[in-house]
Amino acid sequence: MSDVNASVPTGTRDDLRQQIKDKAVVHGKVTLSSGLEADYYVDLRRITLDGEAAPLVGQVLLDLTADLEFDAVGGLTMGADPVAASMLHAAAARGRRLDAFVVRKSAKAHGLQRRVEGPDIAGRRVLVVEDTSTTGGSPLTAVEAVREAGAEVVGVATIVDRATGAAEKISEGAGVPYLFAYGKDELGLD
Ligand SMILES: O=P(O)(O)OC[C@H]1O[C@H](OP(=O)(O)OP(=O)(O)O)[C@H](O)[C@@H]1O
Ligand SMILES: O=C(O)c1cc(=O)[nH]c(=O)[nH]1
Repeated sequence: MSDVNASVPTGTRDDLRQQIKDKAVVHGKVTLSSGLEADYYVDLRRITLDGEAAPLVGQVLLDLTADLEFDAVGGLTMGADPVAASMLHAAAARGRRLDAFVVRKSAKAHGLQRRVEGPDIAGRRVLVVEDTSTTGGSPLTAVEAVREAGAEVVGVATIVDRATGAAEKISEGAGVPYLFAYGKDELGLD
């Protein structure tokens, strides 16, 4: 049997936290997806598309979600896309088969006109992922789309939670567990 929960090298979680602090946290006035102003932005694309940090993302999120049963992972494009891909590769390295999917912001108008791209997820247990959560609106949209595609959502997982209401919105709106790898206090953003 494959060892799906093989432990990651010591320090991987701390290494990713440091990478996020060094590369993704940008201080300055920004407008968030909620429309509210904030004093910092966490640009996780600078992590999930970074050759050194991205491989750590898959390992940390696989460990974070080790108690959930799922065989496909994905979320709303584009923040979620490299998160799902990193998890797929980290799972493969552990001898575990994990598919990925991409939820389009709207269904494609030509071709097969799909909203959820990738291997079919109908009838499967899936994890919805995200890079950062502010309102939780993006993962909620993804949850609705994958349910419409016939999948069972077992949870929502994100790399960084900004403590701005996503946890409550997802628990109440989707009725599934919401997990995050790092809170803002752990990133020195309190
Ligand atoms: O919790 P929420 O309120 O949904 O906010 C967080 C979302 O905002 C960012 O994406 P953005 O909406 O900027 O779009 P993008 O992924 O296309 O860059 C980020 O990648 C999350 O997806
Ligand atoms: O609210 C957002 O749009 C948002 C906040 C943040 O810190 N990072 C991000 O990618 N999006």
